Amino acid sequence: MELHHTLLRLNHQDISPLYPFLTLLCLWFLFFCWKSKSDQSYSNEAKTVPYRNPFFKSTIGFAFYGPSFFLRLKLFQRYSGALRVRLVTEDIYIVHGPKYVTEIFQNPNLSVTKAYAYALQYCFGMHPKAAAAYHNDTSGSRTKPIMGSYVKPTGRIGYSTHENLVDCLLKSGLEPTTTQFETALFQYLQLCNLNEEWVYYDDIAKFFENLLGQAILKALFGPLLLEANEHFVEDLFEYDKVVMNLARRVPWFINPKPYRLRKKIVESIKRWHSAAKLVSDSVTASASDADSAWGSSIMKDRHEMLMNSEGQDEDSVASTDFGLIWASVTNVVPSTLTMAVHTFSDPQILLEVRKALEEQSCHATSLNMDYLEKIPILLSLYAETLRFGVQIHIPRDAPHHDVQVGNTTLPQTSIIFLNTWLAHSDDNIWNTQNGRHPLNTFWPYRFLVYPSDSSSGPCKTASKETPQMNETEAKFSAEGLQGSWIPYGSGHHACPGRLLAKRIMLKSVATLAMSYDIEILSYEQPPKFDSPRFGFGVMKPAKVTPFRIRKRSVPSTNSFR
Ligand code: HEM
Repeated sequence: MELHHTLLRLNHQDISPLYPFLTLLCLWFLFFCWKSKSDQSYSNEAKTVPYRNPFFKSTIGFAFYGPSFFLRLKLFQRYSGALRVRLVTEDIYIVHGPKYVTEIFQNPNLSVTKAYAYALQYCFGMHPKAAAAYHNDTSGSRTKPIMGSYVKPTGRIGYSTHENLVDCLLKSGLEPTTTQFETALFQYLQLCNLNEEWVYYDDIAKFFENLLGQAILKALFGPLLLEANEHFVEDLFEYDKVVMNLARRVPWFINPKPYRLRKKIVESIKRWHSAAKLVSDSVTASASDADSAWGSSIMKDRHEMLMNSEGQDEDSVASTDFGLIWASVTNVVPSTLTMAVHTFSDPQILLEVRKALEEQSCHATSLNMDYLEKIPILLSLYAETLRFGVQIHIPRDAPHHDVQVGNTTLPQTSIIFLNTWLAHSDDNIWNTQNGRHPLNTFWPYRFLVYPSDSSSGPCKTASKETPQMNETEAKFSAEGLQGSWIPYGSGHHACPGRLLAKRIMLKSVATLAMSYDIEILSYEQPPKFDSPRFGFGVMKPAKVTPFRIRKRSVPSTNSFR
């Protein structure tokens, strides 16, 4: 009995210092149980993606392991609708399924300005004071402000920049930019000094980045940007490799490289602005010289408009242009590369493309889009390239209204993401011909409908048109893919560069196929592709891929240059 009391006393003394800790642990446990319960409380709240770590929640998976996190999401009750993903800083909602994705794209109460504010600040180095102009603009980018917003007309920076981009890239700027791109592409190809002897290169990605990167930047922003900054293209693609660290907000003292590159590029853009201003302000400069110093009159207007916008200055306008420059190059270049690699690594496809190009272009003097758009295999390669490779989180925010997604309600101020990979790999929608062409592989014929083959076409459920008599040839089709093929987003905020991107991809691959031979010198044909920037861009070859190139020895009579 004595011994028992001694033991009790001893135990009591031993653990007494732990009391406060144990009490805290119990309280924390009770709070956690209550929180988890409240996460799933009402039936019209979106389900929460389960997580184990109560502090980080889903942050690590979402931000650092995108491909596996989204694969898990896809398997999570094979959902269609909205899921809540809890992050350290905020909750976000991922909306999936063609019906709901289409509804989000068409919802006039949603905006993208908040997402751009984050991107401008964290990725493109805009000072928080200037980024506040974007954060505060809750009026959306349509002519009519979102109902419930009371932003002064001068504060509508989202609307002004959107209108300018539409003019520059989709309306009056499209034709001249396309012509400038074509001219620059041929100039840079000439500079490669290619002839009928094979020339060997170490890295096909670098070759495309230099060739197309320069051609696109010159076409859009004029020659001064590159002239004032010798290594601009190299820096831009180097930055692109590390941009995810900025988006993840990894502090500079842990990883200084992205911050260093960001600063360098902003300085380069400011140098271009100064050089362009010098030309514009010069009394002897003609109007066309002034325009070409900026790339075009619309780019020049853009600069003036941004400089006169609330809270903006030379630094912040350089960051805004950095965003546009990055968007204009870093998706379309690797996409063109993906399309070219899949064309050149399959002899049958290359033969079909060349034959079709020769047939279509027999009366053409240049790469006319009307001709290229009539070539089903080229269009199918283009569409499959974007289905296969584009892995972007398309953002929306709901500044003034709740958003209904099926029977769930996303509360006002929610941040919503639509993920292109989820849409492009939905096996309820896409045709895989009973698994023979899985969605993680590139199938060049996926978008072709053959009248004699009822199992052809991109979509499982699309009603196949009854073939016309004597109709034997394949047709390109994207029927039934609304909300499922979304590489450029859709609706009012859809990528304003989409028409230019299509022209760049079709014209570049057609030019190479007509006038050059390319051999990919990798063990795997085609090489493997990887997702280094899941959520932020497109797939790239997983490894450095050597190749060789030469002018075609018997140039076709229709070879373009
Ligand atoms: C394969 C190439 C490309 C892909 C996959 C792509 C994809 C996208 C996507 C998904 C968005 C968001 C759309 C939305 O919110 O609904 C976007 C926005 C944007 N893209 Fe592209 N893009 C490409 C090429 C280009 C090019 C060539 C340019 C410029 C010349 C460009 C300029 C932009 C700009 C400026 C925005 C933001 C638009 C805004 O402020 O509202 N993109 N792009």
